[in-house]
Amino acid sequence: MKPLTVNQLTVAYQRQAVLEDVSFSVPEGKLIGIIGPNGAGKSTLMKAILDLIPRVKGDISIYGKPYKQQRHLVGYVPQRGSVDWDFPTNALDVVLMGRYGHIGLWKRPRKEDVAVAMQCLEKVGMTSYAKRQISQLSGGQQQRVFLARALAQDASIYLMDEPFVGVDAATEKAIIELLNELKAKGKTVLVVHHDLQTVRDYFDWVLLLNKQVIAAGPTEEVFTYENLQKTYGGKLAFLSPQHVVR
Ligand SMILES: Nc1ncnc2c1ncn2[C@@H]1O[C@H](COP(=O)(O)OP(=O)(O)OP(=O)(O)O)[C@@H](O)[C@H]1O
Repeated sequence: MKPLTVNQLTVAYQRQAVLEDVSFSVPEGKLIGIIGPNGAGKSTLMKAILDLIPRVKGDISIYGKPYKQQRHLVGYVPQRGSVDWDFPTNALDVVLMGRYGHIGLWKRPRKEDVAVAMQCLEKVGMTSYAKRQISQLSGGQQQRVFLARALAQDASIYLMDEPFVGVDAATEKAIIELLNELKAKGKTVLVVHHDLQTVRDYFDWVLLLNKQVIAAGPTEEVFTYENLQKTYGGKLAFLSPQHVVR
């Protein structure tokens, strides 16, 4: 069964459709890039999958069932700008939030949950910041903490909204290694991504989106100059030939 199937999804804000008749399903155990220009509806698609916004029409299923029944299978790393960083909490507590599905909302975390959370912080190189207020971390460090939270959840599908924005080259490398580790464990990872030059290196599979699905499939079949032109219209920035499939 497919990890994620989206069928004829239409989403509108104030009656203006921002996603129109979007249908695709993704294979299991792949790194999947969601690619498209600003305003294409990429974040909206993630929010619709997470049931955070109403749909005009369409169905979405996670391993064959609605999100409501499968939320424990889905990990989400939000876009950094969308989070209220003044919320008074430290890095460890943020990561422990990823364990709520395991702990139960009203119970105190067990020792083993704290141990898992610490291991996840270690994986992203943030152990020494565990007790630091989240508002007192740099942007890239906050991003790492959110990745650790998703890891702590031990989900089957991960949705990540631009995890590489504002991080330095070392952090980008650390994140991509982590994504590859998740993939090696059979997890499915969907990543909203803007840097067209790294798409072929990073992703096995891509969804090209601009309000509608322009193309979806294995990167080496779908990530062509022609499809990119359809996706970006005249706004396609210069791309060297080695970065696209000919
Ligand atoms: N809460 C909202 N109310 C009204 N319009 C919205 C809202 N959120 C997003 N939109 C509009 O919906 C469209 C899609 O936005 P979305 O954030 O999904 O695009 P995106 O592909 O993620 O863009 P970006 O690459 O800039 O992050 C845009 O035209 C945006 O202005």
